[in-house]
Amino acid sequence: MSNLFTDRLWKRVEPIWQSYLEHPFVKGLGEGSLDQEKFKHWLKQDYVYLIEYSRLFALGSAKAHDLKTMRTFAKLLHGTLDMEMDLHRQYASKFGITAEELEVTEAGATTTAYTSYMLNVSQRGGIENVVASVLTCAWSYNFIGKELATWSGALGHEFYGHWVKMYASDEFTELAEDCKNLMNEIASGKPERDLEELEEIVVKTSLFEYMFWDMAENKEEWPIQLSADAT
Ligand SMILES: Cc1ncc(CN)c(N)n1
Repeated sequence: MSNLFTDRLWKRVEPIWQSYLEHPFVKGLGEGSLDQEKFKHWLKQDYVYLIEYSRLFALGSAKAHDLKTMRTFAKLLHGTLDMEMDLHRQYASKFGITAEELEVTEAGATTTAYTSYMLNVSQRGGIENVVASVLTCAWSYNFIGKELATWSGALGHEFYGHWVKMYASDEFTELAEDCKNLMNEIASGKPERDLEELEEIVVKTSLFEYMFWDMAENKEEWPIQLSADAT
């Protein structure tokens, strides 16, 4: 029997992650039927989500105890800013949105809650909290990408195929594996009480992921819109 911490985590989060595949937004991506306005909403919110998420890698590097771990966080930071977010910039250009416009998107309620949660637990804990916070993001999108890649027509879809290809790619899989390996290394030898706390972070971020899909599906906005001169 494997005693990898990520196998234990998988047992806990699998039902939540399976529900992503039933979510109308994710199903629409895989079936190619997703409303492009909903996708545009996801794209803009995800861009600012990824900017905050990238800060976690910088924080992980600052909290690391050795150069090998610092390098892994630097690789994850580069992979997010320059590989994953390139996908967003390419899609944005199809919508006539520039990278500068993407960058100044106002984070919505779910984006703010999710990134604030990760930054908060990471700042108040050690490197293990940073790794537990970033894990779901990389691993669950890789899980979704690989699953959707098996759906008929998903990889070849003229608009969403690029999304599926990127999240199922060897490059993105390597980033997800880096996060899983870090988690297993850090969890090894930790007492049960600490492992339960890390598990809790992974479950919470998995629930936030579901909320993020909902946010995009519903094109969530703040409940009251303030005009620039009213603030
Ligand atoms: C909300 C969210 N979660 C995960 C990922 C994959 N890095 C993402 N782009 N956005």
